[in-house]
Amino acid sequence: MTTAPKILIYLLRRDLRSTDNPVLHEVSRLHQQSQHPFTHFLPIYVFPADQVEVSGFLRDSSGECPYPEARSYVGGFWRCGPFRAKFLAESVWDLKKQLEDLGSGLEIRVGSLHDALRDILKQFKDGSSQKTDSPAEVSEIWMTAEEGTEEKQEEKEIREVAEESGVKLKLWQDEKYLVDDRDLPNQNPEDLSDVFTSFRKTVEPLRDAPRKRLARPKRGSLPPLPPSIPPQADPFVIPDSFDSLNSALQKPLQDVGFGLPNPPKWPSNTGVQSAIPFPGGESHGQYRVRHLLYSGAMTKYKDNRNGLLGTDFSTKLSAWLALGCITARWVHWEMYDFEEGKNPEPLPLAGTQSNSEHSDSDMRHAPGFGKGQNKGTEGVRFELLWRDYMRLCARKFGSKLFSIRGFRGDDQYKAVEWKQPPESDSVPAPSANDENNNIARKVNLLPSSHPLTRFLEGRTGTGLIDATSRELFLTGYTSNRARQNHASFLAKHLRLDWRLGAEWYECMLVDYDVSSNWGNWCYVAGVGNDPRGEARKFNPVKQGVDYDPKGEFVKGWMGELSGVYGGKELHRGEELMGVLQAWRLPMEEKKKLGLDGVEWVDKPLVKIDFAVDRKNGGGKGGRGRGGGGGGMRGGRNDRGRGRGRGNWRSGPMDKDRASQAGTV
Ligand SMILES: Cc1cc2nc3c(=O)[nH]c(=O)nc-3n(C[C@H](O)[C@H](O)[C@H](O)COP(=O)(O)OP(=O)(O)OC[C@H]3O[C@@H](n4cnc5c(N)ncnc54)[C@H](O)[C@@H]3O)c2cc1C
Repeated sequence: MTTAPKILIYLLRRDLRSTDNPVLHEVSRLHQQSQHPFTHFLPIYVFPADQVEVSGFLRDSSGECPYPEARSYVGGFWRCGPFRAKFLAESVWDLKKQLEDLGSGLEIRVGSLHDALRDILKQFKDGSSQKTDSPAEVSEIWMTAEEGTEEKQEEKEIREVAEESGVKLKLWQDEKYLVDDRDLPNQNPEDLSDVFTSFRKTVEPLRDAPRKRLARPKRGSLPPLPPSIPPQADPFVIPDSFDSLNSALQKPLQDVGFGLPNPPKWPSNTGVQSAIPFPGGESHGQYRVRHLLYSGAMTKYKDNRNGLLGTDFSTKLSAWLALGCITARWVHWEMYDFEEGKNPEPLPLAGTQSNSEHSDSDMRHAPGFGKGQNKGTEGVRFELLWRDYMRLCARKFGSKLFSIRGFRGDDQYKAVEWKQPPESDSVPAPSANDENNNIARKVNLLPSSHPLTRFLEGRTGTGLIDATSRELFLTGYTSNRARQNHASFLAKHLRLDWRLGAEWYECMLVDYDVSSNWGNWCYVAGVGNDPRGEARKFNPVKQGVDYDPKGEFVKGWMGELSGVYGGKELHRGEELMGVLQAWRLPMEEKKKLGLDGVEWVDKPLVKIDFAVDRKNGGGKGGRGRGGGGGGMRGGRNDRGRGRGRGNWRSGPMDKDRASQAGTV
């Protein structure tokens, strides 16, 4: 007679890592004791059917999926598009390897979390999958708490399932942020300041704020998996290789145009590359941090972070942070050791190969090594705090995050175009009293001339916006600077329902994070925590002049414009104006490029008058506020950067009749 296994279940969500993971740290600690509270450990990752489309896991591909399609509420987009699906699969697979290395493993499931858990608990109780004489006992379930209304609902449902089965549920605090919840000056979410700067002051100095990181458990230090594990319930089947896992996730997303009549195509004539070609998973995230330090990119972060093209202008850590493959405090301590002149420990390479030549290198010759905090590392800590803040806003404002009225909860935001679609538009206007306007799938029916379609496809006629739409669609990433302009354009120039943009980002972004995405969209749409709210409006032409002065970003993603003026290097002036708004190109140039008569060239959605202010000859920026901070990214520095770049004039002809006062 063998004794019944006592099992601890760990339901993983966005904590897909072995290092600096409080749950694994504790499991390993308990397992080292002479009296083991658990004989077996069962880590489980469930692909959640409401957020990730799971029909690709059906055993019989012609069978019916028991869950509705994972589509967004307002626009009916897939909630998790192909880039994030792949990054997620890589992260889950990497975690599986990490856990195997530690003496355990990872079971993958699909469905809703509570269905998956209920099924597993039932099968353990029935003993239907046991190799031992007595049924296994699940002693406890551990899971990390998250922000977001759906995530909170998930936690409630898991608690109900645990209670039904008489199993204790322990919710762990999420520790993937810079400042630990326990160290926040205001423990009541309601007390969070609505101004980021005020919040920041309460936790500064940032370099002293994070708690110590937790070491990765030692190899073989976790309890083993249970001797028998209940299989995935019908009608799904779990693939046994990374490739088949990824294919199961990608299969339903194969209508890659997502219903867009003219989805963007990769520009074959420009050589432009993805800014984030990195694979998911803890190992790759850690290598990325080492690369940034070794190469000097972290030290130079402050000077480069507003760049638009290339892999190293900003950290590109967001996707790993979003899934909890790495923690912000781990990044902090890596930078800290670097600043203090301490060479890093070699990284554990469980199962995945290095993607960086700098992984375990001697840092001694890296720029900034051993010279204390520099502007770059300080800047990264500052940005990481923005991520903390967005998460705390999500906690404070709950479902308001997803309402068209935003955090502010007033009616100042009016989505004009969407509520008054063109005559020819077959889409029924949403009902006025339905705040959520559930018009799922209707976006796919929009005509190609609809402003939303043109925006998503990168055919508005405003170069910076169109290049951003295309980069986002083709790579799953676009820079913070581009996102700010893009979101502002949709919300404030086109007056579309900003939630459509937020949902599109959820679908497209490889680094989608509920708090950072919806919080930033609220902010840019003027219904969030921007003290200037409605009044702040990015001028995408001025921003193009400031941040893409040679038009390289726009030309890179807009293959049609790559040959403008014979493909020569552009300089500020009329030439650049023609790239930033192609309607301004001379007729002769349009004809040469084959752009004469093209809708986005001849009929742009918005015309913005913006010209060189020759009289000023190198004086101040057109509107004093230059560069346009966008607030959420350290407005003070952005403003500094903008000043003196001027020589440009925003004219009174701005066709969208925006309030000029807040145009940046
Ligand atoms: C409309 C809009 C939507 C956004 N959606 C997301 C999203 O879904 N997921 C996401 O992680 N970020 C989002 N951001 C924030 C920001 O654009 C990205 O975090 C950043 O561009 C990622 O690139 P990076 O890692 O190179 O950033 P870096 O400039 O290197 O910054 C370092 C880290 O700081 C954090 N950070 C930087 N800026 C912000 C910010 N404004 N808000 C919150 N965290 C920040 C990120 O974790 C980032 O990885 C959004 C911004 C806007 C304007």
